[in-house]
Amino acid sequence: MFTSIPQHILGNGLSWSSLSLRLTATNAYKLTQHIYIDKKEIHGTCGDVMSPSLTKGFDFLRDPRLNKGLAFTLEERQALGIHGLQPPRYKTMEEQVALCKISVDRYHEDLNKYLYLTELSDRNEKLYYRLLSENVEAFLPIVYTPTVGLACQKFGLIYRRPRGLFITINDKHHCYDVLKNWPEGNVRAICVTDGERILGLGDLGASGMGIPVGKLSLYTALAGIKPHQCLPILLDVGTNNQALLEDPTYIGLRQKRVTGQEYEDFCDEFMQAVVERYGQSTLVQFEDFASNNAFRLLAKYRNQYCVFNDDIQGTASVIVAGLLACRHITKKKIVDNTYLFVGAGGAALGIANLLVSALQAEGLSLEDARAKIWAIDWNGLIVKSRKDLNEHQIVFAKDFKEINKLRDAVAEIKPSAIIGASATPGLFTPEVLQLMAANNERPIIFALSNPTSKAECTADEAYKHTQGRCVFASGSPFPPVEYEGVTYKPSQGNNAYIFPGVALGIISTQMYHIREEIFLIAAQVLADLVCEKSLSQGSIYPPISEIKSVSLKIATKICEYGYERGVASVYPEPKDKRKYIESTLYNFNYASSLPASYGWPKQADMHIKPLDPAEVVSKLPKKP
Ligand SMILES: O=C([O-])CC(=O)C(=O)O
Ligand SMILES: [Mg+2]
Repeated sequence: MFTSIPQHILGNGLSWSSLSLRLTATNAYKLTQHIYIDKKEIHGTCGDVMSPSLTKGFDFLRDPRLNKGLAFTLEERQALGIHGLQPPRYKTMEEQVALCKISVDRYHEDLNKYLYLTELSDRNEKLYYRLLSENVEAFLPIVYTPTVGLACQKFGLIYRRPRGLFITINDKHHCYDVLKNWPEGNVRAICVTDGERILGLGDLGASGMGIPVGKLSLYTALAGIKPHQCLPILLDVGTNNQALLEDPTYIGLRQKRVTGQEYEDFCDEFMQAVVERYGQSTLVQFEDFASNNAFRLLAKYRNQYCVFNDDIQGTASVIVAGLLACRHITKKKIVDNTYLFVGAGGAALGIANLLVSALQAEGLSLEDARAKIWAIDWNGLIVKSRKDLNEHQIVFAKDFKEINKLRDAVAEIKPSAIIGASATPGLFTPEVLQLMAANNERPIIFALSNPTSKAECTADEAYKHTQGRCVFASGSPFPPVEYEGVTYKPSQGNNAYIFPGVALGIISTQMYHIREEIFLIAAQVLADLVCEKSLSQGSIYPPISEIKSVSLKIATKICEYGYERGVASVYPEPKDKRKYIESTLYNFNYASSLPASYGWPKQADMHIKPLDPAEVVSKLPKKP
């Protein structure tokens, strides 16, 4: 339909004025609206509920939300009109999960595993989420950091099917109309990025879409939030990444980033459009914005909308939880430490600010709390004589001489904890680590930059240069480390411990705003969940495989807080908060696709015995 739009316009992204060359915006909307009204009828409310009476035949196999593959029973196949459209074999979901695991394992490269899982979610959504939620430890590094970073870097190359919503600066004044094109009517949570600071990889423009997609898949896999309630959004305002602008595979707008008032107005319009389309209590998680925009937008929107910034607040929460839990190993309370932040961007300052609240909760004054926190960035130690500090950094500036090198700062200040959020690999040199070990019985070394390639040091280096005495955490996963006969399990201090549970708590109570306290509550819940076994292996977080139950506990606590403080808006107040939250969760098992009144004989009556999954799996080909 749009083929006659001049190529130079297409190359720069479709704009509203260019569309109107072919058809007026109003007509375009009528057309789109019509399509989606139809689609909505087909899906009913989607997710766990469907309207089989309106969806027929092949759609059941093609629609990822309805498809069960070979798990359609014989009576379902006959009733739905898909009998004969796939091989006769029936499989249980457990067999399917087992086969998927084997299939992923057969790929040697993580990016190929990522592509397999993406394809699975495009084919059979429920199977994808069940697989993910039952194999969190194995697949988190694939659908999330670090592999998702690689997927973003190769986004144009691996792009197959659209996921999420792309709203470009050319859509300004039409954000609402684009949002209306999203086929789901009951979105409760949005994760949005403008792609300017994707993990520690920098400006990836529209290729950053992998991040909101990955984050929201964890909403479902780790917190049981229904997938149709989640919407990933990429705000494409251009990119300053020259390599991408010249890359023929790049899928975003080919222009430099729009900044200043135009950017601001666009973000404002987007937020208003979200509320107009989905309501005031729609949660909007900001992700991977550049630090200055991240802080400014959070400050501006936090009392206006239901927003949080995961890189500032989610990361802060998980790291403060880690610091609280460190006391079990270091035998020092958080007030007894001296902290040196390495990097002074959004993540570092977010942690520093929440740490101040945690220190105040332990009895320190604001000044005394801030006095314990030092920071160093590219231009040196954050001290009062520096003229280049922003308002967020100034509050941590010390009356101290200027120091440029991290090594010298560690030698002078003698911190008991160094917290890296600098996106600079190798910054924690052997010398820095050895100094930490010389000054502390149990030094705290957090190398938080993501993905793994950006971590300030590896787990191996941290344990080796501190003779196994450090308490180590990283943002991306590291494998266990053997050092002098002892096996250490490096902790992954990633916000994935926090944001799914926080989001679940917020959307189940429908709060209109997210107060800072919520992240301290989440940190305390998480810190209390670390067990003896993890601590004995040097890990300060519960095992990754337990994140699902962590999320539920965080959500329950937030729900209780919401009613205690009168900020929840779901009434009548549920008596048992945990049960209430559980009742809202996604069902990871297939539901029957038969209409309730359907009169076909049951599979058992037809003498078709499903095979024993264990037996089938044992006969499957093994990994080469
Ligand atoms: O995505 C992650 O792994 C953590 C995070 O938010 C970031 O590094 O920006
Ligand atoms: Mg992030």
